[in-house]
Formats: sequence, structure tokens, C-alpha cells
Amino acid sequence: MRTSNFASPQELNLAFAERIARLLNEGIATRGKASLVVSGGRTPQGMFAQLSQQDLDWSKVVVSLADERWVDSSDESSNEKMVREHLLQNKAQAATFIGLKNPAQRAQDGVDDCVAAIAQMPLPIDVLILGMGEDGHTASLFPCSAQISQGLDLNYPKPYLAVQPTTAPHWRMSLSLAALLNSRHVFLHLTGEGKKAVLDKALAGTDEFEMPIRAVLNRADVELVWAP
Ligand SMILES: O=C(O)[C@H](O)[C@@H](O)[C@H](O)[C@H](O)COP(=O)(O)O
Repeated sequence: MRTSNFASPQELNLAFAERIARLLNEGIATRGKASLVVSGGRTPQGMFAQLSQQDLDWSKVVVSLADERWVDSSDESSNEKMVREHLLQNKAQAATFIGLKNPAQRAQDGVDDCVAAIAQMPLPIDVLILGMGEDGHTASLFPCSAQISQGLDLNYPKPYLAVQPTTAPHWRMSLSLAALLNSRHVFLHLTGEGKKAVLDKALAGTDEFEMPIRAVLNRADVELVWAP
């Protein structure tokens, strides 16, 4: 795993945003369009603010989510809400956003509409930004969920699956492991000593069901982007 360490989250946020912009520009120059799939949570918000100001043809960028909480997009827990507030601002307002939350009451019933929506995405994903929870989950591939076997099954037939974590609220919609791996550039964005310790534990072990981030680290050329 390659590593880019920064002295502070602020320094990371600008440098990482510039790096992502360069990669998206490469995708646009090469294929006419580029795709960016991001994670929710708190970690990426400062970087999103920097990325939203980057100078690129955002009208040729399709942005989507690695996972979503199955709540209305006005809910404080919504990743779509967070992405709209922090990333789809400034110059990045011109991007096309593909959200995962649809009118289905249950995440399980919303899978096929998500599958239809991803058809608009340039694949492989040009830039995938993953986070990681203290339990080693990434996207919404939670070790505690009954769906983790499906999520880590490289032959799972759909790119999305509905997941019910037991250690976090809400049903989730998540990209499957296979769908996450269909990416040209995979970044793991972490801040703080606590997350670094969790990553060290993940790197020291092998059980992918115990820490699903291992399944990505074992199969993708992941670049860690970290600041204390
Ligand atoms: O929906 C989510 O919460 C994210 O997609 C999830 O995978 C996140 O990346 C980790 O839980 C880390 O979250 P923090 O950045 O808030 O620690």
C-alpha cells in the first residue's frame, strides 16, 4: 500500500483535492468523462470543500456515493446531504450527482433502482475515496452485518446491496466489494492516530470478515492518505 502522509488535515485536504482534480482531468482528457465515488462520514468534509473549488470541467464529472444511509436526503444522517453541502458547491456544482436513496421504503427494495442509476457512471470508477470505521468497515461493508458474506462475494450478481449494521443506525445501501474494486484509483482517507491504529490492526491480520477493509487492501492498489 502506498502512503501519502501529511502534517495536518488542512495540508492533506488541499493536496488531496488537487491530486483528485488532476486524476479527474486525466479521465476527462482520455475518455471525455470521469467518475468520482466518495464515502460519507466526517473525515472527507474538509477535503470536499477544497475539491469543490478545484478548476476542472465539472460538467464532465459524475459523482456518486460508495454507500448511503437509507434515510431521506434531508436527514442529517444522509451522505447525499453531506456531499451536496460540502462537495457539490462552488465550481463542483456543475457535476452530475447520482444519489443512492430512492423512493423505496426499504433499502432492500431500492437495490434495482440503484443498479439502473449506476449505468450513467463512467466505469471503471476513475477515483474512489474510501473511509474506514473503527471496526474496519469500509463503504457499508460492516463486519457485524448479516449481509457481509454477500458484500465480500466477488461473484455477487449486483453492484449494490442493502446492509443492516448492528453497530450503527439505519439500513444502508452499499457498493459491493466487486463494484468497489472496479476502480482505476483507490484512496483510503483517514485522519487521526485512532484510525491509524485500526489500520495497523487490519494490516496485521487476515480475516476479511472481521475487518472488511482487508478485502480491499488485499485486492486493490490502495493509496493511504493520512494526517494525524
Ligand atoms: O456512510 C458512512 O459512514 C461512510 O461511508 C463510512 O464508510 C465512513 O467512511 C466510515 O464510517 C468513517 O466515517 P468517519 O469519517 O465519520 O470516521
